[in-house]
Amino acid sequence: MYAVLILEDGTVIRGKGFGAESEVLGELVFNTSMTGYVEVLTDPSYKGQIVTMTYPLEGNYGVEKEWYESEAIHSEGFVIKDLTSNELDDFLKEHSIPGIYGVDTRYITKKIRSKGVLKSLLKSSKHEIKEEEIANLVKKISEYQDISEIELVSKVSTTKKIVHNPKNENNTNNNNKDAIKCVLIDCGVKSSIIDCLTERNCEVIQVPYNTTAKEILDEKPDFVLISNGPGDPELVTETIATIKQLIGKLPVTGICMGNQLLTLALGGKTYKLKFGHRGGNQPVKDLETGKVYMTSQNHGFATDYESIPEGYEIANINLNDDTVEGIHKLVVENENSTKMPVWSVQYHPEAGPGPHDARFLFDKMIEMALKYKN
Ligand SMILES: NC(=O)CC[C@H](N)C(=O)O
Repeated sequence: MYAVLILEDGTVIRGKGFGAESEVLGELVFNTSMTGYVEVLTDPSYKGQIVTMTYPLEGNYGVEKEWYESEAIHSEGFVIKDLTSNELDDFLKEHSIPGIYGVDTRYITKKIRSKGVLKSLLKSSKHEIKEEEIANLVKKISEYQDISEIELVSKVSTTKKIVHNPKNENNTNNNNKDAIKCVLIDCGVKSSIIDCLTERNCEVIQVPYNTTAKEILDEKPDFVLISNGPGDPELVTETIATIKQLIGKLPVTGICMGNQLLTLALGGKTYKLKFGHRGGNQPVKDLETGKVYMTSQNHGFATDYESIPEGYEIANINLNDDTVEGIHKLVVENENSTKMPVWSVQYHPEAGPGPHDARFLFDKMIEMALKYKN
């Protein structure tokens, strides 16, 4: 199959097509993970984006359902150097996603690093894509909206409540009877986040992104976790309004988009990074302990350092560029003078894919919920 990748700046890159025969638009981003193409493709946070991998061989170890981070591929298209298995080709076909291979992904990555993320078009076709057609495709890119103008969370969040029962095998410090209950606000959650909680004997009530604070409190959870999700956090106004009402009433935590939504709910600001952090080797420093973790990341927006609300602290920073990787306030007083913590991280403690260095954060969440239970 033929394929072409066209960038916003007019660069035309021809290669071979795989996956579905299709034409897609999206924000072109790069991911530096050496493994994990299945997890990356099925991570709902990649909705609206075409992903290129810096690692040159993709498909080496096939495709297994147990690695899926959700039911579907959410990335709009896939750009790789070498395609090394039919399974990856079939996987993209099955989900109607186009791919291009045989292209210089190092060149593409350097371009994104110098120019920032770029709107792009990926077209795969059984027929040769003629020179005359290119101008028309470039025009489609210029007419396509910026990711900050596209509301994506409603497209990937659950539309109904889902209950995930705790699993007992790794039961640590409480029994099934009084398992910790978490309401998970689903902005496009990865399944490994749910697994990290249920494996720790936590009951997870997954609710749509636009669930009201009252509906959440009626579930009588021990804590709330706001999930990861695609696009610009400023567009997720309903969730921001809900979070504002939850702070101080129970412990509130967040991961990635959850960190950004918490920042906005607290009156802070977020901004778009030039080319984002996507990969499995992002060094993060915990400012409380001085420890450094290798983390898994996938984000294009970040908390503005200067805008951290009064009383809140930066909990983590990224050692590559000093950006904020987490905020916290360990006690927030509510009207009954009960003190409830708020904390969130910009990185992905669940990994999926990536190093498990920060998985202990889920233990910390459960410990915190136990401490504040009742
Ligand atoms: N993984 C996420 O939750 C990503 C959050 C947000 N969409 C960003 O790109 O920054």
